[in-house]
Parts: sequence; structure tokens; C-alpha cells
Amino acid sequence: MAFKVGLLGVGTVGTGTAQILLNPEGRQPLLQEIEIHRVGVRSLDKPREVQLPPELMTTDLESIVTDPAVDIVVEVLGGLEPARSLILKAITQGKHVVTANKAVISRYGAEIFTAAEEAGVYVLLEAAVGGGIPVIQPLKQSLGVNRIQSVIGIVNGTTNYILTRMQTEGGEFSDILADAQSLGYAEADPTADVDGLDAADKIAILASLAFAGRIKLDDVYCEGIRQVSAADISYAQKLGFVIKLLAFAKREELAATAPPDADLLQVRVHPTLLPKTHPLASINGVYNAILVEGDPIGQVVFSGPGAGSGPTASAVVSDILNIAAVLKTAGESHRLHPLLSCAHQHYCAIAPMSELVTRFYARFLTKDCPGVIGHLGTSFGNHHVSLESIVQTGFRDDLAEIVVVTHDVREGNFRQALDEIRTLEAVDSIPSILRVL
Ligand SMILES: NC(=O)C1=CN([C@@H]2O[C@H](COP(=O)(O)OP(=O)(O)OC[C@H]3O[C@@H](n4cnc5c(N)ncnc54)[C@H](OP(=O)(O)O)[C@@H]3O)[C@@H](O)[C@H]2O)C=CC1
Ligand SMILES: N[C@@H](CC=O)C(=O)O
Ligand code: NA
Repeated sequence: MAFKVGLLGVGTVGTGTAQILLNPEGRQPLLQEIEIHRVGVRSLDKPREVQLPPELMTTDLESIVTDPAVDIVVEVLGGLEPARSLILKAITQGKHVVTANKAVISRYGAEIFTAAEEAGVYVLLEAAVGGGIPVIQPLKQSLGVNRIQSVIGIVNGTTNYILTRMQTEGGEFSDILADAQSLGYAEADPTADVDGLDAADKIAILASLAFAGRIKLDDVYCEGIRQVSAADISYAQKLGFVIKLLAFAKREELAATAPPDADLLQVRVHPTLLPKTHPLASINGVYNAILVEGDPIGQVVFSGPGAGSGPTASAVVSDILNIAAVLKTAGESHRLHPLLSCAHQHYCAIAPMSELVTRFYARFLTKDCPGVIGHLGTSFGNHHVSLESIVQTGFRDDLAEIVVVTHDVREGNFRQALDEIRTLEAVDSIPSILRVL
């Protein structure tokens, strides 16, 4: 029996997917039983890097998801629509779905997984987080017996590539972004990468799996890398840190003033100063890594290429293979495999950022007058913010530049201190505020 795939999209990921499926030799033997039956694209005239028989190609994507011969629909179109509608249509037609689309899953996961459960089909999404890195299935299966405490990851290849190159060669942000686009790492609209939205989609998905509940994307705090300047990268380096865009999902120890709700999660994305010795600090370029901490396993790090054609296709095809394997062994009348399907019902409660307890790095530009450092210290003290270091690092445009690193502090208190500092006559501006791990 051959399993028939309807492939929606032959861009970066679709091309890699077709290349694996068309060249099964030397891989898992079951791949030889999977064939590409139909292929949907936007333009039939576009030159393609993979040779696909022209009679398989169509621009009528709906005809693929309703084709009775198709067993598995692979959605690698990107964007919200028509991807969401086509996934839902495929499900109601009884097709299994494989998708790399974290934007659709993080927004419409509840609707999609409910429909899939009702229809008795799988929706697998290994490629949606960490590209080629196996992390979704390990969270569902191999780590399923653990109580997860935290998931911390570098989950966006484009921004990690940009930050790494800014750090190593001090290049211009826009030139480096253009390189990331030409390498196929960036989203069609790269603001999703740069502004942290892609990482927010991904951590919402990981949090949902790790903490067995649904996550409202609006609850995920999100800051991108636009505000990270060459000056911050350089100061961070001198202080023993690297700057990474980190995504966090954790049962956070909350400040004493927080509501006594033991199950509050922190789910957030922001650039972070990371000690150079931290396991995620050496993850560079398009590489991603996800550090999972659970009981009783302790810490596990998953790392590998987080974007790009071949690596992402590896994850897509592994999902196709998983479905084919289950269908082959279970036959037509199978029930959904509980370690492959997804059936969360309740929504997780997310703690407000004001209750987060973390260290901060802040850079101030001030008039160069006596007592400024003292005034800053007093304002921080007024709001119970204890400082680890405060140094005048030099001058910028005739203004004194002062860099502060705090001890652990409740974010709400730190923000109040900054509000007071902004009113100080000597303070010109606060160009950077970054959290420190
Ligand atoms: N690129 C990467 O490294 C990674 C991407 N992903 C995800 O994979 C998905 C695909 O990304 P990627 O391959 O980079 O995207 P591309 O833009 O490279 O490819 C998109 C493909 O879908 C087709 N397509 C898009 N919209 C339509 C439409 N309305 N009708 C018909 N065809 C359409 C395009 O057709 P045509 O070729 O004719 O224009 C193209 O073949 C996204 O969800 C992305 O987030 C996940 C992990 C990594
Ligand atoms: N644009 C994304 C692609 C993979 O998900 C990234 O840069 O990580
Ligand atoms: Na993955």
C-alpha cells in the first residue's frame, strides 16, 4: 500500500520535503511506500529546485485537500489564510495533516486539534518549532513522564543568526537580515522574526505541550531584537554575557506579593543577557537549542539547525513517516495514538510580567554632572531595587553613559524605579533595558 501525500507549497520547506520523498534510498524503508500525489502552489510557471511531474501541480489547493486519494496533507504554505482553512478542510475530509506552520497552530490550535480529535486524524507539527530539531515528539513521548519545570529556548534561527553576526563581525542589522532571507531562514514577512512574534508562537506551542494546557497567544509577553544595539552587545561581552533572544515557559518562582496561585506560568520572549557559561550561550548562527528541565530527568538540551530547507524538511517527513507507520500497523479502524495526538482542554494561567523576578541590565545617558550615579542609586533604592554593579562606561554624544546590572528584583519595582529616574533632571534617556538570566 502506498500512502499518498498532498503537498501544499513548494517553497523553502516544500522543496526540501519533496527532495527527501523523491529520494528515499538509504533512509527508513517505509519512505518507499510514501508518494507525492498532488502538489499545490501559487504559480505554475515559477522555476523550481526540485523536479516534480507537471501533471501533479495545481493552483487549486482545495482540490488537493478534498481529493479522496490523498491520505496525508502537508501544509507548508505559511501565513494564516488559506493555510488555516485548508487544514480544517483536510481534517473534515478525514485526512491526516502535517504542518510547519507555528503561526496557525499557536492561534488556531484549539480549533484545529478539537476538529482533529472529532475526525480521528493526526495533526503533527515537528517542523513548527526548532526546525529540524526533534523537540515536539520528545516532549509528547520520551519526556512525557516528567513534571516539566521550565523550557527555555533559542527558537528563532533568523534572530540568532543576526545576533551572532552582530557579535562576531559587528555587521549592519539590515544587511545581515537580507542574508538570512536569502538563505531561506526568515519568514515571508521577516518582522515576525525580528519582533519576536515567531518565537512567541513557538514558545506558546512548547508551553502547551510541556504544561499540558492551552496557551492564549495574547498572554505571551514578546519583545524582539530591534532595540539591541552594537553598544549593548559590546558591554554585555565585557560583563561576561552574550545577548540571545530567549523564549521562556516556566513555573516561575513569583514575588511574595504575587497571588497565591501555584500553577501560574511565565511565558515570555525577550532579548536576554546570558552568562557565557550557560548551555545556550554557545548556540550560534541559525542553530536553535531548547533546554528542558523536568523531574526526575533534570536538564536536557535539544540543539540543531532551527531553520532552512533540508533540516526543516527532515522534521516534516519524520511526521509523515510517523503517521504512515501508525496507519500501516493499525489499519483503517485505528484509534488515535495518545502519544501522537493532542487533546488539551483547559487554558493555563499566565502570570503578569510585573510579578516576574529577574535581574536587569540598563544603559543610561545622563548629563556629566557630579552625583548622577548617587541619584540613580537612590531612585533604585526607593523601589527596593538592589544593584549588582553600576559603572560609568564613557561618553556618547557628550553625554555620560552609565550601565547598571541589578540583583534579582520584582519587575514591577524595577519599572517604578525607572519611572522615577526618567524624571531626574540629569537623565537624558534610557536607550536599553534588557533582562539578565
Ligand atoms: N523556511 C524555514 O526555514 C522554516 C519555515 N517554517 C514554516 O514553513 C512554512 C513554509 O515556509 P517556507 O517554505 O519558508 O515558505 P516559502 O514562502 O518559501 O514557500 C511557500 C510556498 O507556498 C506556496 N503558497 C503560499 N501561499 C499560497 C497560496 N495562497 N496559494 C498557493 N500556494 C501558496 C508558494 O507558492 P509559489 O512557490 O508558487 O510562490 C510556495 O511554494 C511556514 O509556515 C514557515 O513558518 C518552519 C520552519 C523553518
Ligand atoms: N523564520 C523562522 C523559520 C523557522 O521556524 C526562524 O528564523 O527560525
Ligand atoms: Na522540530
